[in-house]
Amino acid sequence: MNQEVPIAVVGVAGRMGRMLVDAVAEAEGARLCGVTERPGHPWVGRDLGEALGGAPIGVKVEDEPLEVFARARAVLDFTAPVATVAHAELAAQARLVHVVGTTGMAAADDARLDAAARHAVVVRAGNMSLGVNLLVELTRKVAAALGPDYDIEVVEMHHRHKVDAPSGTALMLGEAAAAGRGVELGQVADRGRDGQTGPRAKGAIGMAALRGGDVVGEHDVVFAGPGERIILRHVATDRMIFARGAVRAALWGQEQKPGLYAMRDVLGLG
Ligand SMILES: NC(=O)C1=CN([C@@H]2O[C@H](COP(=O)(O)OP(=O)(O)OC[C@H]3O[C@@H](n4cnc5c(N)ncnc54)[C@H](OP(=O)(O)O)[C@@H]3O)[C@@H](O)[C@H]2O)C=CC1
Ligand SMILES: O=C(O)C1=N[C@H](C(=O)O)C[C@H](O)C1
Repeated sequence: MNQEVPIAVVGVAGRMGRMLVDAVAEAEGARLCGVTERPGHPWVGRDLGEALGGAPIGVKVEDEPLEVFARARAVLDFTAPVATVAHAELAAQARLVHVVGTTGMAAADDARLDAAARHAVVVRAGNMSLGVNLLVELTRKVAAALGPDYDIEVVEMHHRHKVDAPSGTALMLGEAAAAGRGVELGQVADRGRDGQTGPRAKGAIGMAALRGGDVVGEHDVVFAGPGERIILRHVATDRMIFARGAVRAALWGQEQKPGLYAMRDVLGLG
């Protein structure tokens, strides 16, 4: 009997979708059982291998997630908020592990993911790499150690195609910095300064987003104090770091009870 966990990839034509297919293929204990794209996408109905410009691999690109989910035990979802909330309901019905990398979700979308997590395992993170999740822990500790004399700024840069800002990672880092200080990010975030801003508010956590070229993802957390600056930095050079994290989460989730989990749970970071 085949013991490999059957995994579905939604949004397979996307920058991350293609990486996720490779990450499933290289992972021990996992196999690709189906892929989807948005209805009307030119890849729908084609063999995935041929759509990718290679030889056929016997996996057809589909546009009915429910049919694909029926064959799966986990789904990897790096698509768009409207698609991800729809997938969450279907994945919960099918009791699949839903690994959500999609960023730019609104509060109403968060509530729908929370509802789905009452019935199924949902692993959600704005960044699935080991390095960023370690940086999140470091940020919380440094923010707690330094206190309010050090101004915190989170600066991120991504490729020109990214549609949401600040990045999911920047929000994770901002939340960690706020948690280190015992406050909520929503109460102290200073996003998108422009014009006559006045001096910096004490205790603010600044967030700035740069967009351009093919930058995979770069994040700095700057602690600017009297006479010195500490800068914690993560530079992603290959999207496979996110894809491998997602597959790891899908396999880890097979043994968990329904609920909403983060990558720090998967990675055992506490
Ligand atoms: N958590 C993490 O570690 C990471 C998260 N991300 C996040 O992942 C998301 C995707 O990023 P990226 O791959 O660069 O974006 P892309 O736009 O390249 O990929 C998204 C894909 O999803 C497809 N899609 C949209 N709606 C549906 C649907 N209903 N069913 C199936 N497929 C659909 C899109 O098709 P179409 O283009 O035709 O609309 C597209 O092919 C973003 O939110 C990004 O921030 C990215 C990297 C790492
Ligand atoms: O859209 C991207 O590309 C990325 N999105 C995630 C984010 O919003 O932080 C993760 C990574 O930085 C790449």
